[in-house]
Amino acid sequence: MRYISTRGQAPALSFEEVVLTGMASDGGLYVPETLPEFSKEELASMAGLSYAEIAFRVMKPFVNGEIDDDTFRRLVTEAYATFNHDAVVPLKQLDANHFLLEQFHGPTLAFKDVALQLLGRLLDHFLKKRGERAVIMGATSGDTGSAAIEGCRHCDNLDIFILHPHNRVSEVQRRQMTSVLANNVFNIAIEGNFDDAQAMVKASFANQDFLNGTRLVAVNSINWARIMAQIVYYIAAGVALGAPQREVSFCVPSANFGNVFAGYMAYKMGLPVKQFIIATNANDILHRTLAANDFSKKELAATLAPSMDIVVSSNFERLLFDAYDRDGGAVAALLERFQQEPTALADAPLAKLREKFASHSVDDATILEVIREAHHRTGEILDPHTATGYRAAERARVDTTTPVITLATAHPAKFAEAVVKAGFQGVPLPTHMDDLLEREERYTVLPAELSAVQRFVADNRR
Ligand SMILES: Cc1ncc(COP(=O)(O)O)c(C=O)c1O
Ligand SMILES: N[C@@H](CCOP(=O)(O)O)C(=O)O
Repeated sequence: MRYISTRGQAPALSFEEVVLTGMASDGGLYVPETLPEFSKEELASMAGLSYAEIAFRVMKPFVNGEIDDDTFRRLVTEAYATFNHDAVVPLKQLDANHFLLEQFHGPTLAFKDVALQLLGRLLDHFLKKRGERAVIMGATSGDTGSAAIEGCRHCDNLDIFILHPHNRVSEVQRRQMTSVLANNVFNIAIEGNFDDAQAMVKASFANQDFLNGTRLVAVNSINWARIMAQIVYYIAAGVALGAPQREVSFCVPSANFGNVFAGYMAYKMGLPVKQFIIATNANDILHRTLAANDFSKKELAATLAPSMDIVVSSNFERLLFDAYDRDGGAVAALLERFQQEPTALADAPLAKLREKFASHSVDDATILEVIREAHHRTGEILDPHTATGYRAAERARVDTTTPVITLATAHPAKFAEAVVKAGFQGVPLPTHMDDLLEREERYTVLPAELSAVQRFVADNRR
């Protein structure tokens, strides 16, 4: 299997190369040239297997023999042994046909752990094999950062630089990153928003001269391995609820679009999915695009679901590539226009997207209302991101007979502000984080200027 760019101009890469890269040299994102497909029998045979075994079977075709089976199985098994639930991402039934997929049982309490526990191990494996070192630059609106640090900090061949928007992540999120005092971990608080941070990371991939030849690696979902590992839980959840004999729908709190895009990949690989519902907070570009063909930037708003405070959504590009029948030139032209002015999708690709995707946007007042309502109905305290999904699943599902699985993307203890504003006392952190609020922190505040950030990275990498 080879990986090609969504903009059609960059060289195709192997799995190892794609894991060790970030963006494609033409500014696009890598996707598999062809997707593996699972037969009904293969899907049915996954029901009842351990999460690690399903993960091994789903990801093996992407790895393409570049890691031997025993080693890959070991990396996968070790990655998922770090979760504190046997099912890794357990399903919880809320009512007759609405389920939560709890994605917060990993070390940092958000869905990012699922992919980053594996990505850290893959990077370590490939870098050791090559005898190379690398620099990681990642942008976070709160969750990717700590999951990346937790997944990669034990790799001595990696220096990790994580950019978060200053004062725009929750206290728990910030401390999860900044209290890791390892000598290969650097947290940068950017005086700007997530889009500024992500733009600087992407610009650093586009021109890596500041690193004088050291390899730059991505931990954000621009890295294909992030998407690959996220495909697994869609298949695991689907077969647990009766796929391939019955269809399921998924409702996904969305922003950078890596999570729901992984679900779409699972569908293209054979999982029968009736509908994907995209839930957004007030930063509603994905909803505006699908509902009103308004593909335009609006000022980024700070909301009670801060991890979804994103306007420029990276992985939407991967979906556009598919919707535009893999015409890299058309995707490049559309995205260049999008950076300059309000734009719209062409009719045919939009119609194609609307066949499978629906969307709903949820403002802050509604997030609080949903947290209270869901607690009243189900006894669960939802985190504010999951709350957007809970409401969107109810409002945007095409029918109530197909089971809908809402992805519970984070643990409510990470978002005390929303939980307390909704009228609850707060949710305790798990015991391994008991003393998080007392731990020493270390981070550097920098202006949202590329040269300042690149100088910091160049000066501090080991
Ligand atoms: C808790 C949480 N929910 C939802 C999202 C949105 O996921 P995605 O960016 O993959 O669309 C994020 C981060 O992006 C997140 O951290
Ligand atoms: N919500 C994310 C933003 C970055 O998304 P990614 O999936 O591309 O890493 C975060 O919490 O950092």
